[in-house]
Amino acid sequence: VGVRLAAEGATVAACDLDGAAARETVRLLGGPGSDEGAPRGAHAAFQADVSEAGAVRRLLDQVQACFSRPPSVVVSCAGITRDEFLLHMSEDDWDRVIAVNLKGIFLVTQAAAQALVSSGCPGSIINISSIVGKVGNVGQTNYAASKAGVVGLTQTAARELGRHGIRCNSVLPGFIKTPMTQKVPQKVLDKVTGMIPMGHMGDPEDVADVVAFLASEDSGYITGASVEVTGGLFM
Ligand SMILES: CCCCCCCCCCCCC[C@@H](O)CC(=O)SCCNC(=O)CCNC(=O)[C@H](O)C(C)(C)COP(=O)(O)OP(=O)(O)OC[C@H]1O[C@@H](n2cnc3c(N)ncnc32)[C@H](O)[C@@H]1OP(=O)(O)O
Ligand SMILES: NC(=O)c1ccc[n+]([C@@H]2O[C@H](COP(=O)([O-])OP(=O)(O)OC[C@H]3O[C@@H](n4cnc5c(N)ncnc54)[C@H](O)[C@@H]3O)[C@@H](O)[C@H]2O)c1
Repeated sequence: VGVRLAAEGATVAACDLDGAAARETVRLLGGPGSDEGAPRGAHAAFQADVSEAGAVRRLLDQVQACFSRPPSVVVSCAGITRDEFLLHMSEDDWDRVIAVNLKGIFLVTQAAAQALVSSGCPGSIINISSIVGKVGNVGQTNYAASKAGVVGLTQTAARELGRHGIRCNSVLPGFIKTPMTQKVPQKVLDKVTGMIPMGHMGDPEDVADVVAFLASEDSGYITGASVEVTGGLFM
């Protein structure tokens, strides 16, 4: 997503729980700002745990200090899985997935919206849900609930923030080739790939293309939408 947005001319603030991963993203962007506190206007890397309110507040403060304005586009990608059948799922596995996938998006969306509204700037907030939030999935009561919550949160934010010129949309990817899906048992991967009308898993670039569209003025009259990027899976 960062690479695609930079290719569209964006100056990117990449943030991750894993600061080294964020700095690697910035290196991919070819920016000098591969360390926190990068020169003004360069791409910059930040580290934060999005499930922590204080960390998110500090992140938005750091980004505004670095770029002299709130972010005009905010893409919440952070997410985890702790898959287990409902009958055996631990409270901790439930709590952690909800904390990162849903509360994390609440905290980032709220902090970004507060910064944009107080500065009178328009913006586009894009939250990454999942097709699992629409149809559920065996072994993912926690994850499915978190992703369904992302859609409801984003639709409500769209209703409240439209008057401020801030659009809020959800993207619902299907099976995409990333480290997250590498943990899925092969027999499940084989099963689901056969169910995808386009016959193959998607690539991160397929999601990034839709994010770039929702970030741009080409989607200027779209808010509250849920855009599925699934190869037709569960259409
Ligand atoms: C008829 C097949 C339909 C397959 C539909 C799959 C839909 C998946 C769509 C997801 C797209 C978006 C995903 C995206 O948001 C990113 C992710 O979330 S990636 C992670 C997705 N996670 C899963 O799909 C869960 C995978 N399953 C597991 O991790 C394990 O099975 C676990 C739940 C931890 C249980 O492990 P355990 O070792 O106790 O059991 P088994 O792995 O041996 O499984 C027992 C039987 O259950 C079947 N199974 C497991 N998961 C799924 C599943 N997601 N869908 C359907 N069936 C599943 C597994 O095949 C075994 O069946 P059998 O006994 O007949 O071999
Ligand atoms: N891969 C798929 O098939 C798929 C499908 C649908 C939705 N998604 C969603 O897409 C998003 C990106 O996932 P991915 O597939 O790239 O997985 P990934 O595991 O490769 O990336 C997730 C990133 O989130 C970061 N992260 C985890 N916890 C964090 C926290 N508390 N604070 C800040 N960062 C944190 C991780 O360090 C990692 O870099 C996730 O929200 C995921 O749920 C993925």
